[in-house]
Amino acid sequence: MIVTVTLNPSLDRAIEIDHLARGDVLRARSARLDPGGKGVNVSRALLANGVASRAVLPCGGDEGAQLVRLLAAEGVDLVAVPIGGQTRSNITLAEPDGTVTKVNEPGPTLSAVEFDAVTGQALAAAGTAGWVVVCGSLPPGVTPAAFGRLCDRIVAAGVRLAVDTSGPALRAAAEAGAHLVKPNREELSDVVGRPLGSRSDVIAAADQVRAWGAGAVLASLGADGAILVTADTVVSGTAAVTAPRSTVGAGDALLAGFLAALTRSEAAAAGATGPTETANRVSGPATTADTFTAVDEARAGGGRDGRLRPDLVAALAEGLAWGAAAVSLPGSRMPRPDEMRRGDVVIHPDSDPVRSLASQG
Ligand SMILES: O=P(O)(O)OC[C@@]1(O)O[C@H](CO)[C@@H](O)[C@@H]1O
Repeated sequence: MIVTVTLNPSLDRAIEIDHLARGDVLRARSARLDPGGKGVNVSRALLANGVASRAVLPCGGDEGAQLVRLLAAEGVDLVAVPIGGQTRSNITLAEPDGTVTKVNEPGPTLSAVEFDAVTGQALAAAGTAGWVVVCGSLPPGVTPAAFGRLCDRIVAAGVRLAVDTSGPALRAAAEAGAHLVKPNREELSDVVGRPLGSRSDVIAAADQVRAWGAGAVLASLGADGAILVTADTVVSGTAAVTAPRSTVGAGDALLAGFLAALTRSEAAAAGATGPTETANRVSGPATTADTFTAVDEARAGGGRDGRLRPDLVAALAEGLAWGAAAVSLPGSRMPRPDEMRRGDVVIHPDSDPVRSLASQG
């Protein structure tokens, strides 16, 4: 079971237009409404691929009720915490060449009582989880310090924590000892305070975030794929997308695919010894135990070579396949198994650190 927590979920309205012209009346080619928010998308992607997941999220107002209806219709296992404010709506404008313009509302203010209620539900759900995945922006009312305390409590509960957020909240998650953080290039650049023009820049930034306390960094790099940096491993890969439609949710699909594959390989390694959840329990933050199991063999080899960790290579490849499939789909629709093109994934176990990044963000 993978539990997701989305503090600022959304209704995602995706509108396909011919060309974004400021100040004009634009006629849409099509429109769709998806349940949204990064953790929500991770749960949706896992569900679409037969991986057990439970989504914890605050919901309020008519939009919140609609979000719950949409998620229930998809069959998402949901813990909706009622709040006084109104769940936000986010808008995506997608052009035929794959260019996406996104407008995200700030979201409703979460009171301290409401934040405590979400925290309580997250910790209750964490009791049966292999991972808790906390994703997305902080809603008004939740400070990075409060977010850090949520992360502390999840780590202290002995469950592995993955976080996809940005700015001071990302740093707080790392300092809490999150086992995995998944920034995109812009978020990683922002949190370390310098531009990232090459793979070595990304790896150095990831190591800085690891030095703050995170166990591993999975940096998503858009068209440049992704790089996974752990204590023992640096491995990167790409997945070609021939007809991009919407990048919205691609990072969420990447994270979901990565965790799904890791969970699967751990379950296989555990064999008949017991449920994955039991095998996944950890005794402390990422600073005291490496993020993932079975690192000793890699350590003995010295250096940081992705080939030494076939489980992580496989997880990165799976994440890249899910992320690329999401880019080929409209709006924030999450890919199904028949939509993955695993043959398009290329893994570079010996990451070429000085190679420049081709894409801008
Ligand atoms: O405003 P945040 O929380 O950073 O991001 C929210 C969001 O853009 O992220 C998802 C895609 O990753 C969308 O479903 C959603 O609209």
